[in-house]
Amino acid sequence: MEGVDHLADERNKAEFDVEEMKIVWAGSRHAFQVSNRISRLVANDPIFEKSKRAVMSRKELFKNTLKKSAHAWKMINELRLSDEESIRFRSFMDQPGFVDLHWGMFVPAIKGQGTEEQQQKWLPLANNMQIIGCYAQTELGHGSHVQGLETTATFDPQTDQFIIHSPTQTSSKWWPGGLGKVSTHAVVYARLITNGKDHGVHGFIVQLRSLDDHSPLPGITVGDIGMKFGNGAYNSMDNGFLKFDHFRIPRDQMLMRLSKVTREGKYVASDVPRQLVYGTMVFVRQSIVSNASNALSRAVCIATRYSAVRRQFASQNGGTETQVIDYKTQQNRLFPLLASAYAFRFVGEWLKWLYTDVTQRLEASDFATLPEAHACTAGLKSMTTSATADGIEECRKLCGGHGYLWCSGLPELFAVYVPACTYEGDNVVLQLQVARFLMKTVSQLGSGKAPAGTTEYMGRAQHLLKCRSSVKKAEDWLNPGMVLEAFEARALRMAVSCANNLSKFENQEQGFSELLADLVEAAIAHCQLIVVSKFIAKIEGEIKGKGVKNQLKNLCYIYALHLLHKHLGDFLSTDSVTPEQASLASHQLRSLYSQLRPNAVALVDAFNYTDHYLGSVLGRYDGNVYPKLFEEALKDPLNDSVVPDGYHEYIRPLIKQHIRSARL
Ligand SMILES: CCCCCCCCCCCCCCCCCCCCC/C=C/C(=O)SCCNC(=O)CCNC(=O)[C@H](O)C(C)(C)COP(=O)(O)OP(=O)(O)OC[C@H]1O[C@@H](n2cnc3c(N)ncnc32)[C@H](O)[C@@H]1OP(=O)(O)O
Ligand SMILES: Cc1cc2nc3c(=O)[nH]c(=O)nc-3n(C[C@H](O)[C@H](O)[C@H](O)COP(=O)(O)OP(=O)(O)OC[C@H]3O[C@@H](n4cnc5c(N)ncnc54)[C@H](O)[C@@H]3O)c2cc1C
Repeated sequence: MEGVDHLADERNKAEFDVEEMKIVWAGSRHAFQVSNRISRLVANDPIFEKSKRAVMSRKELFKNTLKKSAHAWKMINELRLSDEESIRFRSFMDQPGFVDLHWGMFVPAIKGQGTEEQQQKWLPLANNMQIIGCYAQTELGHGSHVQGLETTATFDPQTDQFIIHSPTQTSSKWWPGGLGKVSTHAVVYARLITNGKDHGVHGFIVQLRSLDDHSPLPGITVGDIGMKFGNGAYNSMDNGFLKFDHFRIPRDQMLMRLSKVTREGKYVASDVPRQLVYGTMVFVRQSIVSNASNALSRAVCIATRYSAVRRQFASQNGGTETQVIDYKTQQNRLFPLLASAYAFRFVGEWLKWLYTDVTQRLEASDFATLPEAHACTAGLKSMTTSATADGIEECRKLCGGHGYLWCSGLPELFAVYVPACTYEGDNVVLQLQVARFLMKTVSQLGSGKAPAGTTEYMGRAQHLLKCRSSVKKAEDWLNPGMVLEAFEARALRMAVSCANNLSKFENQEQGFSELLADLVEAAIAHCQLIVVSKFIAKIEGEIKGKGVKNQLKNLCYIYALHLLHKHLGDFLSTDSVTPEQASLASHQLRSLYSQLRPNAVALVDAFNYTDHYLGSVLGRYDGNVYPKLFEEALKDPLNDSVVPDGYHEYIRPLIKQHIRSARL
């Protein structure tokens, strides 16, 4: 029935102020107002309609993305939207496209690695979209191993130019988004060679296509790398290939903030760490963590609302059938994901602060916190994207058969999201960066240099290596100090165990290779500790609104205790908890699920998502699922005719043959 709220009973059960929770979720009242207004602006504009993406051909989908981007840009300018509003606009458009790479990587690369002069020249062009850029780093042969890139940029002192060249097939750029069909320019990463000497990988601004007719410039071969996973999904993006044949650019198009090449061809390195050439990736990894909470919360919102609508089997005392959300197994799978969505939101907020802090320090030539910022962005990007990709798939299963329908919104969400485990650094490769950082920190314990920031707990090694958890009853697991101590002891003991095992090898690098799997586990334990500790910090701060803090506390302990349950092997083998304490944690977790249950639908309402953004029949705000599933089915092109195309060629002859043989 139209207009009826099928989830009204659920909403009436809520024990907290949903409007205040919306503000906590958004980050501030202002952020909530911006999101609320912009999401409705996008939802009400027919250009941003997205329900036909799965049945569009690749070319149609790509052109549709261009149309949406052009319309968005027109609106952004006409309405004079701020940067914050424009970013929300792009997010609610919900269609990956070249603009992500232009604004998300090309512009930041110039800002981070260009000199003042270069910024003055290129940023106005990019900011007005008079040029469109992408980030061309990965090659056919190398993505993770950036120092292994093969494209060369050789300085020619006679002409004061760099010659950009792809010497082998594997040196072709391969994957950059926006490169295949749209970008006029790229920041290209290539090995800098002056006077026959290789100075390693540097960034260069390279024009690829004519600004008059969009044709590739002579010496440039460029195109799209082909269809990717899923229908619709990330296929709206023109990930591309690019080959250079001795292509020349002026010397001043090398990004020279970190190091320079003089007119004479002399290479001058500045005193800033060369790793700042990777700065754009650090920026994007940080934004990917916030985005993980968006993607996971969408999936959880769909699965929670549908689990409240869906009924299976009569309850034990007869009467109406049971809502599937009331099954403890459903709660055990769904509620930790709901808690994770909130956890990733808060750790994303914290990481944004950390990133801003390190950026300000770098501007003042203080490089001390760079290794920690790198480890945190790499590790949290890895941990949150892996958990989110797995979580979206779990939400699909939580919706049973209907979750497999494209109109549930979950298959496309998964297909768009899952490459986040690979892009901006493969998740295993990134955890190994965290592991290196942890091994370094452990090796310096006792040297007088106290670990700081997220490794501060390692400075309490004497205590954490020996302590026994003092949990005695289930409610003790709601004590933040006891929860933190268990996570700190587990993370430290895993890191120290890896360090001890490493020390048994004569060759450290060989030892590191042998122990890779354990090192990744230790890195994940450290990252989980960060997320738990930032969630606890959040609930210990000021939070307004009736019952809001209470709900956040429940979510925080569900997040921590489900991790404890999931990684029980780690906690037991490191003696961080006893089997009895683990069983008390499970008991407490069940109690928390029961407390969360009446608030579940309201907790996902607090995300404040429009039906347009959710794009899911199962997750509709009004819960009116069944009639809408029929409506969606009838829209499928296969249902345009009653008798399908192909009947006369392929079905009728079969049936007739059968009838003939049956007559024989
Ligand atoms: C028109 C309408 C709309 C308009 C609207 C406008 C608004 C729109 C707004 C849109 C905004 C969008 C927001 C952004 C979203 C972006 C979308 C994202 C889409 C995805 C695109 C994907 C892009 C990519 O994938 S780019 C390529 C990424 N590649 C990688 O990540 C490669 C991974 N590999 C590496 O990073 C390194 O090589 C690594 C880390 C493996 C290092 O290997 P190594 O061999 O150890 O490295 P080495 O170079 O020798 O380093 C030694 C030393 O340095 C340390 N190190 C490494 N990296 C860093 C670093 N980044 N920072 C600091 N330190 C670093 C390393 O740890 C070593 O240290 P020591 O051990 O101490 O020596
Ligand atoms: C959708 C999408 C968009 C992208 N957009 C861009 C873009 O805009 N610009 C750009 O430059 N690039 C882009 N990329 C490329 C992306 O950054 C790389 O694919 C990514 O960094 C992984 O590198 P790789 O493909 O070389 O993986 P590989 O390193 O080849 O990984 C293969 C396997 O090897 C393992 N492995 C690799 N090294 C190690 C190691 N040292 N120890 C243990 N295991 C290891 C990995 O864990 C993985 O299981 C994009 C990729 C995708 C999928």
